[in-house]
Amino acid sequence: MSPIIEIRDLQKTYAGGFQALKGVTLDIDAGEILALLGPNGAGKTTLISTICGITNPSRGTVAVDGHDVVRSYRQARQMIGLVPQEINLEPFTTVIDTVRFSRGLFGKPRDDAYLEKILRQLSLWDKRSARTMELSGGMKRRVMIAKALSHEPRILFLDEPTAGVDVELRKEMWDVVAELKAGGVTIILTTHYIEEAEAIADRVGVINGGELLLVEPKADLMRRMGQKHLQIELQDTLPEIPESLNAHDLELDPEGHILRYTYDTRKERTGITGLLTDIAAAGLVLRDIQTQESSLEDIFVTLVKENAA
Ligand SMILES: Nc1ncnc2c1ncn2[C@@H]1O[C@H](COP(=O)(O)OP(=O)(O)OP(=O)(O)O)[C@@H](O)[C@H]1O
Repeated sequence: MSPIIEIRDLQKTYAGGFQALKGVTLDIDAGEILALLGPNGAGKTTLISTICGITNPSRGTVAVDGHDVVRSYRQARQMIGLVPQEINLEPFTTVIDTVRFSRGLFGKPRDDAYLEKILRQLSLWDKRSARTMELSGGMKRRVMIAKALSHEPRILFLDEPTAGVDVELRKEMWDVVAELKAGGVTIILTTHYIEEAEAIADRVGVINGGELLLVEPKADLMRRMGQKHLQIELQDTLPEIPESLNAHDLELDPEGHILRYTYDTRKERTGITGLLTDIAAAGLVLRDIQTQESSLEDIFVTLVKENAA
């Protein structure tokens, strides 16, 4: 896949002197869902606003499908749909007029067949003649997405799409995002919720203090997350792992009295019982046993703490 967005050493210092972005470099591939995870004030909204050309960078560049977001603002912006954090809809305007108006703002000719397609995709077609004030919170959020898609962008930014919404609505949004991806849209979303990133992202970026601390495919993070370690402290030191224990995934520490066993918590069998039986059969005496696990949450907390130090 080729990158549709190329971000190079992006820095942003606000007028008051606060540096909200400290040199972010990132490629975003066409068709992927990237979740940007980070605590309050991390710089997520600043990053999105700068990519969308709403905020000017202090240093560095962003290119959207090859168009520089500052020098070729119109071409770059045309490719992007942005759903901001706050719902801002005209209460007395109907759903269909809301999206028609948004499309018009981008100078696109009227295309009711396209608008019907997106309203159907977002389960809003039946509500097209309702005034936005008559809609539920979930529907209003979907109208915000329809607005953002009205000019046929290839990239959609969702700034905290599920902040403060209940579990059911959150799942509904996740389904909407999955469907948009299936339709070929590249999606970048910001979130505070680790489980949201786990549920829908192809890649996860962790941002804190204006820096991108990590960007990794979610599958890799999940793999790390599903792994647990069993640390077995032995009474006596061992020169090497006994042959009778070769069937187990074991490591011996250099001092020879801690065996480390790695297993996958998502598998039906952890293999621990068999391991302990074999250890006893090998005549080894245990002093202590501990388990350690690394979750996305742990990785996140550690990274954020290290960054704050
Ligand atoms: N216009 C501005 N002028 C000065 N400082 C700003 C401005 N906008 C944002 N900031 C500061 O930049 C930092 C990053 O803000 P930003 O909104 O990008 O964070 P965020 O990760 O989106 O946070 P949240 O999750 O709370 O929305 C914050 O410390 C914020 O106070």
